[in-house]
Amino acid sequence: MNPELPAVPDRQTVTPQGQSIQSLIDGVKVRLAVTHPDERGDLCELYSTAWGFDDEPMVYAYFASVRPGQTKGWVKHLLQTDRLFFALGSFRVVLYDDRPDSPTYQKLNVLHFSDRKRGLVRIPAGVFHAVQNVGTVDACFVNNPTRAYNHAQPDKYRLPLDTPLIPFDFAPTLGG
Ligand SMILES: Cc1cn([C@H]2C[C@H](O)[C@@H](COP(=O)(O)OP(=O)(O)O[C@H]3O[C@@H](C)C(=O)[C@@H](O)[C@H]3O)O2)c(=O)[nH]c1=O
Repeated sequence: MNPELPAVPDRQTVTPQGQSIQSLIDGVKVRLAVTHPDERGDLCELYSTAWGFDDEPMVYAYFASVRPGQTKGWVKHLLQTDRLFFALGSFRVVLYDDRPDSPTYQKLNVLHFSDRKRGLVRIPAGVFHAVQNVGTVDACFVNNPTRAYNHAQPDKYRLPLDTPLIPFDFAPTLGG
């Protein structure tokens, strides 16, 4: 008799309440958004200091988009914390902790957002991040970083997406 194929069992990914069980990099926070639809359209709050999401002020904000098939990153900052709100389109957001003194040093997080699952992500300085458009239309986010952009000397440090220094492959997963 032929043996069964070596299929791999699924592991738990969410609680019965639908919460992700992925443990996050130290200092990374995720707040899923509430979208208010009515017959005229949607409304969704991006950020409020009243949420107690973090204790840093709103000082600057910008809008960015990622075209289908494109990925922005790997990027890290040394001074600012990013607070990215994923608003439109489908994103895969990958984080990598590059802080040797962090309890989660070299930990990777993979997060997903879409029009049906908007959310705010806090990304501390020293954490590499990349945002990939995994959809078919422009994907848009708003960043509300804790420091204004220094046009003359940007607080931004990059690695190529295919760097072997970060254990992640952006190639599309084939099914599974
Ligand atoms: C971030 C930023 C860029 N710029 C300019 C600089 C440049 O000419 C153009 C594009 O900038 P960048 O190449 O830095 O933008 P981009 O690569 O789209 O960067 C974005 O990538 C994702 C992953 C992030 O994490 C965000 O912080 C943001 O940096 O916009 C501003 O004028 N103000 C800003 O606040």
